[in-house]
Amino acid sequence: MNFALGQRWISDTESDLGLGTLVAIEGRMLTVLFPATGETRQYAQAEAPLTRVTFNIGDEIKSADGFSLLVTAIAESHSNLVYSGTRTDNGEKTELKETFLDHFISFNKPQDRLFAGQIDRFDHFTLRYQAWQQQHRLQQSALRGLQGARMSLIPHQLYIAEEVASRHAPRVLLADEVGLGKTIEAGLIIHQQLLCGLASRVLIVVPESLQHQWLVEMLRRFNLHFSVFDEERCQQSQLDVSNPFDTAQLVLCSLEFISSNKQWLEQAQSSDWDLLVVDEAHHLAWSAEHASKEYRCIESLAQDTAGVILLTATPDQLGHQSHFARLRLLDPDRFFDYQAFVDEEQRYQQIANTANQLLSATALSATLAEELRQLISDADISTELTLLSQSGQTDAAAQARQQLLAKLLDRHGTGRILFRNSRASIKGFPLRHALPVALAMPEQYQNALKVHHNLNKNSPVAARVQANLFPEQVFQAFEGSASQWWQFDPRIDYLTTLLKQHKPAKFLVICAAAATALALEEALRQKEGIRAAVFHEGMSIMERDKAAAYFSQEDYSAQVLVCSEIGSEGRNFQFARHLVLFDLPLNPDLLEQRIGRLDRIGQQHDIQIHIPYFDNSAQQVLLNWYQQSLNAFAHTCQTGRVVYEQDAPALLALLSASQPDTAAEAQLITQSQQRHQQLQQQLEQGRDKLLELNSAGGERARLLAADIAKMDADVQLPMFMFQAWDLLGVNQEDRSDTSMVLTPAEHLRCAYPGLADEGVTVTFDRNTALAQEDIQFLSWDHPMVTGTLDILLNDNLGNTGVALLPNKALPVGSYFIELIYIVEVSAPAGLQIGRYLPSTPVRLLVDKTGKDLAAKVPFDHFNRQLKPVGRQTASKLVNALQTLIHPLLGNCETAALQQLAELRQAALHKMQHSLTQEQQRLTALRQVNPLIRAQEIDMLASQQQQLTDYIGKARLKLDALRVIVVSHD
Ligand SMILES: Nc1ncnc2c1ncn2[C@@H]1O[C@H](COP(=O)(O)OP(=O)(O)OP(=O)(O)O)[C@@H](O)[C@H]1O
Repeated sequence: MNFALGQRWISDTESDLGLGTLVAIEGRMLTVLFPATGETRQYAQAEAPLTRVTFNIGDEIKSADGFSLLVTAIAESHSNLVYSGTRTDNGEKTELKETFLDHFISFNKPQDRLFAGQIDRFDHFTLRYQAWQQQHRLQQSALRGLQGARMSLIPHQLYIAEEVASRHAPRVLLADEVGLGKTIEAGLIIHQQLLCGLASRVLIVVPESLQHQWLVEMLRRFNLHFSVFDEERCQQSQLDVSNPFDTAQLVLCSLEFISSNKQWLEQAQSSDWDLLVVDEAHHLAWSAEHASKEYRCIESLAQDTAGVILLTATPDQLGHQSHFARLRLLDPDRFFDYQAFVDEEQRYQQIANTANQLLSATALSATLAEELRQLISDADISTELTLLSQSGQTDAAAQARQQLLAKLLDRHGTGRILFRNSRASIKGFPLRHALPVALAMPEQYQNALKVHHNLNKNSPVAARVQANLFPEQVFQAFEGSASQWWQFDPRIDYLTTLLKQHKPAKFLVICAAAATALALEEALRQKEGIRAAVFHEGMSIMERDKAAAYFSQEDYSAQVLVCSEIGSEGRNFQFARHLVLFDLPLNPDLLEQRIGRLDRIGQQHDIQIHIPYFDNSAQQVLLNWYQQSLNAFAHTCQTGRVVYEQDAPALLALLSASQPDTAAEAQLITQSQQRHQQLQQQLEQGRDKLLELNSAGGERARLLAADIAKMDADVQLPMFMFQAWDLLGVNQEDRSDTSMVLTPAEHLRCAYPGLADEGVTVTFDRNTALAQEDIQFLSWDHPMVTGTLDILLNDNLGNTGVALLPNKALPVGSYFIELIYIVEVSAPAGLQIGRYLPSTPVRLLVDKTGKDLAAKVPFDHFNRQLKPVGRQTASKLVNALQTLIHPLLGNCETAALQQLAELRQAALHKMQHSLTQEQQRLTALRQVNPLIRAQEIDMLASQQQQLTDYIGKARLKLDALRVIVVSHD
């Protein structure tokens, strides 16, 4: 290297020092001053890690005085460069000696970095290109947001999530039976909408008792950090901001909190949400005469929020009218007349019949073909019908059958708004065994009830039923605190014996009232020293969560959790298999909710339902009614609510009587049983059959699960991450065959997402992640992985390179340049432009004549033949070739622009084809299926317009540049 005073050099190892000036040459030593930072460095001449900064004709350079110069000529004076050109601010022609260049220079563009000697390691260049390829693939992937949840791949859940999450502003009711994973489905939808940019602000409203569980589920399954908003948090934030709800993107609050304070509700309403999610939506009671405050609260939020997801396992729990009203929350234009809705439900039977025939028929009858033609009158289905009638069981016939079914359901099902899966359709659930045990009613209760009946002959039926079902409450009311019912109630001995017999098996005990739960805990503790946790509405949320946690731990924990009714909703206790129904609720949906705590996905054993009851009492009548009429213990009972509504007068009369009436009871049981069977049949053939066909997703659902399983098994992600960790400075140490501990290395290059100083354990294996929740489950959706892509692509890292190509067939010293351009397009995230025009890497491999060989020589193949070179050699090679390479860059840009035009064209075509098709489909469907909202169709048209504009504005950026020199070594 020829050194001369005044020359400008940049440090290869400390480029953040800025541009240095050579200020002294003494013997073999050099002194360089870096004016930007005021630092000085001394180097031995022979091995100084310095690169001379030289510019080229056409470059725009900045002077220390602040003006910029467009270089038109370069001369040398006393070994210093003198740039001549035009000032960009005033157009004057001027000269700029290199000594007076801007000291704060930093090189971001790959060509500047390369020529300034900032040459990255070989593997960094490779990794950067791979990161772009992955990003390109991910932006188009339909599985984005679905793969990364810590969950088993359950097809019906994935199907619902995929179906709903890809919609703009989805408005749906998720009504799977208890414990089939509605929370997971909602989480998947939220996750996907957030990752794809379709939503950014989400408000979740849940019963207070489920707040913590939701918080934890969102975090551990989806890596979503929600903030809990309650009185305290809102009061606190209000000191700093006018609307506390504007201070977080993902908010979780309780229905009790938001519906009971007008100010918070109004503020929540005026904050801008993309998605509103409401769990246990059966709490939103409504009738033509009266809308509950909870209903009105959610109604006001739903009016101003584009996407609304309601969840309930028991949509009819507060009556069919309330169910209708909740659908009205989702689409008020469509659901305005209750009677019309009821009539429409009747029609589902005909559609379900046709769907069933279509599914089961081996050959297509003329009648069935005609029915299908009438039901799908707006579309031409002749091809499918011909295929079905000709081909028997071929693949083509199966496909035609599926297409016809999809068209039928699209037009006549409720699938766009309501999803319901049942245990019957999902299968694989454990059995439920009812174990009723008759006990003699103690005298104390008999006497208390006698007195109660005498005193309350004219009191309302409900009060007398209550007394008969809960004699302990009557007794306690008479006796006051002087005596405790649990001292003599035989259910206590029964319970303690049961617990001791099965020790250490976990037992969930559910009773209706908090007072009963407290008394039971006391009884267990005092009588037998049995550790029980209690859970009731009188406790704070934190206390309840502690109790649930105390019960769920394996060691040193409670064998029993005694819950009041509040514990029967939403909670996950499927690690237990014993349920004690200390009393029975009067509402069949509540009974199902209670059993649903154990009968949930994840339950590994058959469930034992222990039911102590008093012989010859109202309790026995209710038990018999549930068991013999509805079979509600052994199976989920879909009809319970309706049967109850119809037979309530007779049932309540029996339950409120002072004496049993076995004849009337037998009659009621037969009557309810017949109703149940009839309704069951109707549901199976009608509404529910359709819902099931709509909701479970059939073949599509299975394919989704299979595709994700394939992605899970793919080694691309681990390979990519291992390289990224090595490069960025993250140590990896195996913890087991499928997990490893990551820790920051000393040379960690940046703040790495999710990596604490003490380390973090990660796995790429879904099963490991499911079994060990303290381990992070890495997928392409995980923030650590997306964060790694961001770091690699937003930094300069790997955007320059020099390599040798050992190839004797080529003249030694000949060279190539490899350029990676990126197609950049900025558009609002909600448009998901990446589906059509993702950030596409455009690669050119150009020889010295400017000929592009990229199409013939793919990256991987070429890369494998290359050899890395040391930094100094690389720098020398670049210096030697700089003047030859520089002019080639302009030609390359022209070639890349040509490719950009083609990519734009292809993206436009893809977008228009897909959106026009969807628009046409929805427009045609809207003629026959009013569940399709006009806004959805308008939205597609507006999107198409916007996307056309944005695709037209796509541009190119040179992202990385590598020089390859042929060698014969
Ligand atoms: N795909 C899955 N992988 C692993 N666990 C799951 C999956 N789906 C559901 N679960 C577990 O099964 C239980 C029931 O799921 P979830 O709470 O989502 O059901 P739900 O339908 O909302 O129940 P409920 O009707 O009681 O509110 C939970 O413990 C949940 O974590």
